[in-house]
Amino acid sequence: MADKSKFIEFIDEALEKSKETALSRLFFTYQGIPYPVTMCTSETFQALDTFEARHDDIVLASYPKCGSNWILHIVHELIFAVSKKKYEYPEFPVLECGDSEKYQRMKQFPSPRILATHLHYDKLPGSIYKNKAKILVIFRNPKDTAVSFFHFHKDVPDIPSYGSWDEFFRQFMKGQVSWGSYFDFAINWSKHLDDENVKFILYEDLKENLATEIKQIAEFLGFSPTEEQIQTISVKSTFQAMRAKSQETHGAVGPFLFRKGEVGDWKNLFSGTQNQEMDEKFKKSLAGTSLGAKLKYESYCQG
Ligand SMILES: Nc1ncnc2c1ncn2[C@@H]1O[C@H](COP(=O)(O)OS(=O)(=O)O)[C@@H](OP(=O)(O)O)[C@H]1O
Repeated sequence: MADKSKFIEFIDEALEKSKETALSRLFFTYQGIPYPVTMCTSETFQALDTFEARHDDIVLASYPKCGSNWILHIVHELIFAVSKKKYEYPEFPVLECGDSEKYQRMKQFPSPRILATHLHYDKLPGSIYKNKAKILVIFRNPKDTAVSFFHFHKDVPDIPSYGSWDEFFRQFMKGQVSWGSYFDFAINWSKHLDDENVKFILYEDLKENLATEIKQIAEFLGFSPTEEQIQTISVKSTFQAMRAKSQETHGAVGPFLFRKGEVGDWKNLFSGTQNQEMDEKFKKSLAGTSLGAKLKYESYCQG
């Protein structure tokens, strides 16, 4: 990847802060949603309201652990393939993370700017919709998402762990984890998946057919890579390829972030009761919605 020093610098700083932060003090609440004090501040959220999006910004929206670093890498590779310019990371790419001055600095960045975010639809600055930036919304089945999230806390030495999987599961179901509830995030976005500048992407589809999905992402963004370029990007975007480079791209946290990259890992942790609880939650909140169908819950979360 491009010079990611800012990227790694930000992650390392957050890890340093995490060392001194107990789980009970990890979160602060802003407009009803918990965020980690190690990555977000209320000053930055206030400043975010003034952020002016551009028509050619590329927004990558996802709940944590649904594959945002994967899409970030793919979009970066597509930009490189079509423009021969390496995408630079002058700021940590998650829009809501960092100091409150970052939006001023971002005014100077060349287009296209890539803006990753875990914010719910209604928490993003209105200029993203007003100026019709292109938005890729990435989803992953909620059971694997929860398992990935649990492991991230458990495995990264400097991030506070939950006492047990059962404890994490309880908090996840209540939405008392970083960036709040998966289900609220999904319900919020579900009404906007057919909006003009929005493209829905499913983690499990990427796993199943990476080259086809990359091609569709390129089309949506208005890029025209060759077949050969698509194949090259596919090879560079497999889990194995990205994990092998993860220390270089993401620093010390890399190998923990690129942990397993599989579909169905939830079967190793979910108890029968937890399965039932999540199946019921899914049924109540998303079954019957178009997003509910798009997530292919029966294929990936049952049986
Ligand atoms: N190329 C590729 N193929 C398959 N899976 C991949 C890939 N890249 C990232 N991942 C998996 O995505 C999970 C991390 O998600 P995010 O990048 O969204 O994490 S974060 O919220 O930004 O911290 C995390 O999932 P788990 O392995 O299940 O923990 C990563 O391994």
